Amino acid sequence: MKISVLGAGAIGTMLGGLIRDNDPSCQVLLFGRGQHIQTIQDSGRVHLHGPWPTREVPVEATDNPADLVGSDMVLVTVKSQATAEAIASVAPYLGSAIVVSVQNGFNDEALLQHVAEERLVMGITATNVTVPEPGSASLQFKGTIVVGPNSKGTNAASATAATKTLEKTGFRVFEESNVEGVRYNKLAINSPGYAASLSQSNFITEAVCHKEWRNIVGKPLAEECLRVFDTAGVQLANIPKLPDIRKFHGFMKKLDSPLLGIFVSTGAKLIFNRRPIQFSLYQDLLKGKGTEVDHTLGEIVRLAERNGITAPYNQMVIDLAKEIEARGAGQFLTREEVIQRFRSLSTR
Ligand SMILES: NC(=O)C1=CN([C@@H]2O[C@H](COP(=O)(O)OP(=O)(O)OC[C@H]3O[C@@H](n4cnc5c(N)ncnc54)[C@H](OP(=O)(O)O)[C@@H]3O)[C@@H](O)[C@H]2O)C=CC1
Ligand SMILES: CC(C)(CO)C(=O)C(=O)O
Repeated sequence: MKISVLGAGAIGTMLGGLIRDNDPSCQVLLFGRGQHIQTIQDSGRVHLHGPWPTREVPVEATDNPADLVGSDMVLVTVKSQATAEAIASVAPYLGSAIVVSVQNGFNDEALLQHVAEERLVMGITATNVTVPEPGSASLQFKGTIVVGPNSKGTNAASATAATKTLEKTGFRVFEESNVEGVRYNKLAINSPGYAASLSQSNFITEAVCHKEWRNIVGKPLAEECLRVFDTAGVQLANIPKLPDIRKFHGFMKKLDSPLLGIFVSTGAKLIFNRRPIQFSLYQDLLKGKGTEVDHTLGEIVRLAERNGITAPYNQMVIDLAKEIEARGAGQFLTREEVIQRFRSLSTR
């Protein structure tokens, strides 16, 4: 079986590498660009770091779209804003491959331009991966993967095939009939996570466990997401093994109780300071790359507008991310500056 990865950066390299490591009968091709792909191509291997001794996995790597010929499955792991260009570049070589999006954001339309509905499967992953140096990927948080059929069920067989293949990563993979609800839920969980990234704050210990941040930034963001989804009639579905945005909001509220707050933040510091979650938005801002925020939280803002309401808190995260992008690599705000900017929303 030939599995290709379209856009092998953090997520794609980890998924492809793990599949090849756990099932050497799979031929894995990492399609990408830049120094990362060059390094893997030169050595013929990728280094996978995680809660295991470093794994050196033989994989193929290329920047030539024609090399995708003969793929049985293509995992799409470019950032959302790169989806249209990336899928167009490989479209002539896709044959009858099943194409599986493992992205944040709603890229269905861009992918459907080049992939038949029956062969396109949408999904998300709640793992967290970085590229610490070219040629390697590091698992920061072992989460789950969720895929599912479209609302008409026309791609049900492809969704099941995608589940079976992704299980080779060793991550827990769930097939969910309301995958759209999972995808919205994921955007909503990412919303406060992105806000924490604006000031390089550890999501749990320095943001969620910080009372002012939680009350001025975190809770209003979660409440706004829920309001937008309720107004738009979006039926949320859980990301298995992770709290959904409603539960997460409830958790933030509980932290306001003094005793529980101290207990939880002490425990959280022990766990999350060791291997912090590094949101993909944070990784891009750190490197001075354009972020995906227009395609992720922008979806929430547009969903609000289509339903006659606004989403100023999510819009604020977008605006601040763009400000940091414009300032240059790693020029983050302080947590107090972020809180200040969000405070201005409540006084408008
Ligand atoms: N990283 C994470 O922990 C998580 C990420 N996600 C989601 O997964 C998706 C992928 O994220 P992530 O892996 O972090 O992203 P990365 O930026 O690390 O990887 C994407 C890769 O695709 C390359 N690329 C972009 N356009 C093209 C193109 N036209 N042709 C070939 N290669 C291209 C990029 O190159 P270049 O750098 O040159 O642009 C980059 O190497 C996103 O939707 C993200 O939100 C979801 C959960 C967790
Ligand atoms: C929340 C997280 C880290 C996945 O678990 C993510 O989606 C991201 O980094 O964008």
